[in-house]
Amino acid sequence: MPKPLVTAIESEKSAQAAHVSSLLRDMIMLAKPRITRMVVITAAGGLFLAKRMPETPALTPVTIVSTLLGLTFIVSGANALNMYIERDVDRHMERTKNRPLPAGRMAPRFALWFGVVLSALAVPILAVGANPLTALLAVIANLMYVLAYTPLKQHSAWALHVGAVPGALPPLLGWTAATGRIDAAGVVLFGVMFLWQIPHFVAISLFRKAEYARAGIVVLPNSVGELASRHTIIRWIFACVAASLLLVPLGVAHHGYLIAASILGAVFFTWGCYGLREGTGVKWARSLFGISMVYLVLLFAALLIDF
Ligand code: HEM
Ligand SMILES: CC(C)=CCC/C(C)=C/CC/C(C)=C/COP(=O)(O)OP(=O)(O)O
Repeated sequence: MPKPLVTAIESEKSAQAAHVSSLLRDMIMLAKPRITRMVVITAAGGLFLAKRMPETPALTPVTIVSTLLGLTFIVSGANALNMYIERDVDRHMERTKNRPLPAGRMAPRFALWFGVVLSALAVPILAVGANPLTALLAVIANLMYVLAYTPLKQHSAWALHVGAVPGALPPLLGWTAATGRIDAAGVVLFGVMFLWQIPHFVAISLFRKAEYARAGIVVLPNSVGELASRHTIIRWIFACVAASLLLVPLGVAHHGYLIAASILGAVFFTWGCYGLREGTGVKWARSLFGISMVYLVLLFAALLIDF
C-alpha cells in the first residue's frame, strides 16, 4: 500500500477517535457530573442511615446498586433536560457558555433524547431494584426540576425554593429505597437538604449576580438587594443547623454526630454572620459557597461514621 494512503487512513481513524471522545466528554458534561455525584452521595447517606433502623429489612446488593444507578440516571437525565431547555440562556453566562449546546458542539435533539432516555431507564431500575415509592418520588423530583424550577428561574427568585424540593429529595429517596416508607428521620434529612440549598445558592448568586442579570435569571441579590440576601443566608443556615440536630432525638444519630454537627453548624453559621461586616464582598460569598460544600460532605460523613 502506498504510504500516503496509509497516512490518510490513520489520520481519518484518529479524527474519528477524537470525535468519539469529545462526544463522550460532552455527554458527561450534560449530566453535570459534580452536582450529580454530590446528589448521589446524599442519597447514599439516606440509604445507609435507614439501614441502621432496627425495623429496616436487610439491604441487598441489588437494592444498593439499583438505587444508586437509578438515581445517577434520573439526576443526569434531569440535568441534560435542564441544559436542553436553557440552551439559549446558557449562552449569556461565562460559567455555562462552553456547555455542549450553547457552544454548538451538540444538536439540541440529541440532548433532549439523552435526557429523556436516561430518565426513563431509571424508572424500572428504581421500581424493581428498590421499590415503586422510590421510583415515584424520583419521577416527581425529575419533573419538578425540569418543568417547574427550570422555566420559573426566568420569572421569580422563588424558583430557588421550588428547585430546592427536587434537590432535597435524594436523601429521602435513599431512605425510602431501604425502608419502603417515608419516616420522620427521612423527612428530617429532606428538611436539612432543603434548608442547606438556600445559603448554598444565595452565596452563588451574590458572586454571580451580574451574570444572572445578563442572562435574565431572577436571583435574590438582584430582587431584594445584597444586605437582605446576606440576612436570608444567616436565617436559613440557622434553620439548617437546627434541623440537622433533630436526627439525634429521632434516634438515628448519636453523640459523635451531635458534636460534629454542632461544630460544623457553628462554623457555617459564624461564617454566614461574618458576611454582615463592612467590606466582605464577592470573596466572602465565594468562601461561603465553598464552606457550604464542605459542611454538607462532613455532615453526611459524620452521620454515617457516627459513634
Ligand atoms: C435550588 C437548588 C440549587 C441550586 C439553584 C444550585 C445551583 C448551583 C450553581 C449555579 C452552581 C455553580 C456554582 C459556580 O461555580 O458558580 C452549583 C454548584 C454546585 N452545587 Fe448546587 N445548586 C442547588 C442544589 C444543589 C444540590 C442539592 C447539590 C447536591 C447535593 C448541589 C451540589 C453542588 C455542587 C457539588 C456544586 C459544585 C459543582 C461544580 O464545581 O461544578 N447543589 N450549584
Ligand atoms: C432525583 C432527581 C431527579 C433530582 C433532581 C436533583 C437535581 C438535579 C438537583 C440539583 C438542584 C439544582 C436546582 C441545581 C441547579 O440547577 P441550575 O439550573 O440552577 O444550574 P445551572 O445554572 O448550572 O444550569
